[in-house]
Amino acid sequence: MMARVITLENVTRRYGSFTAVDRVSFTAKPGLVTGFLGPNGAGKSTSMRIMVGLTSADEGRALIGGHAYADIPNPSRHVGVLLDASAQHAGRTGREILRLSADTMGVGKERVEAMLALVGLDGVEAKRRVRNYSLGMRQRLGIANALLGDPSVLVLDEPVNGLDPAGIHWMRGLLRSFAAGGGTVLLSSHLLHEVEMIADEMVLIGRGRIVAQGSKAELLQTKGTYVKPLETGALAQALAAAGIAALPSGDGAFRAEADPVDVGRAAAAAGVVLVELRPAEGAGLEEMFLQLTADDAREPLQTSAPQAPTATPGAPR
Ligand SMILES: Nc1ncnc2c1ncn2[C@@H]1O[C@H](COP(=O)(O)OP(=O)(O)OP(=O)(O)O)[C@@H](O)[C@H]1O
Repeated sequence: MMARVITLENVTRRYGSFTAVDRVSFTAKPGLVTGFLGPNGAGKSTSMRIMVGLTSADEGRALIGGHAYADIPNPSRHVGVLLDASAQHAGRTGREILRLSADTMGVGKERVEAMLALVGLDGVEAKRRVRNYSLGMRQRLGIANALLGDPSVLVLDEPVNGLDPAGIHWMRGLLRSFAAGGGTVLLSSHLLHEVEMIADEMVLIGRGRIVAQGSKAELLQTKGTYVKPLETGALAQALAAAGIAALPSGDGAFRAEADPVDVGRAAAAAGVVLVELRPAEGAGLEEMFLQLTADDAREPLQTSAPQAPTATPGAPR
């Protein structure tokens, strides 16, 4: 039985002068659901395509169970892949698509029926052409296809896209039980709360770079300070002068990377009046993510923006 860890080591992919994936390293371990989170265009799909050998890396390598995907014999029996749920053959029915896959993998017809039932596409849906499926139904079919070969690893690009809340809940149960059975799950999303609901571990990517990784608990916990001044600019200066990193937290407030005492001292030293000062609540991940998203919405020429945090709490190295 092959070990089931997904490992990326310094994976880099360029398109011309643009670096879509920049020295990305992380692991996704058996028994856990790992969420690969980042705004649109962050490099999630490119990284996942590299993992399953559909795109080549310019540098670094991606291994599954210690092997490059391309070197795994009959890979669908080990690694279930869902990359683009809309790419399935529109003119065929759900059942036909799975039967074709099953033939390629050497899997029996019973498994097709079992997977259709598992994803709730048995009955009339199995006989409908995929062009008439909703996005949620395509995702379910894509999951059925990924599970068809009874793999021990799942690589799923935006599997929750298009699912309604009940669908997300269902997906969560499915992926959690897969992981509980010792499987490895890596799923990408650009929606923080969806990943938060499903994943145990999170890897945050922005502009091709990993900006944070760790367990959900580690990433959600913040050790910083929420501080709201009377005058935003004055506090920003006071914190900068004291060498305390801070991110805007909306409404003129900041989340500062220091204890409340030190933030209070820095403000007092500069004569800045505070209207609120308290330990930050578990919004660190959310702020990091908003920051990433905001960075991407920004004009590339603007350089005075605060940098996205590069902390990697709980990172293995
Ligand atoms: N074949 C390609 N040629 C040129 N640029 C590409 C190619 N594939 C991806 N890119 C660029 O690489 C960057 C990362 O794209 P990627 O699809 O990996 O992001 P993503 O995180 O999956 O985003 P989304 O959430 O929108 O799917 C984007 O800027 C994209 O335009």
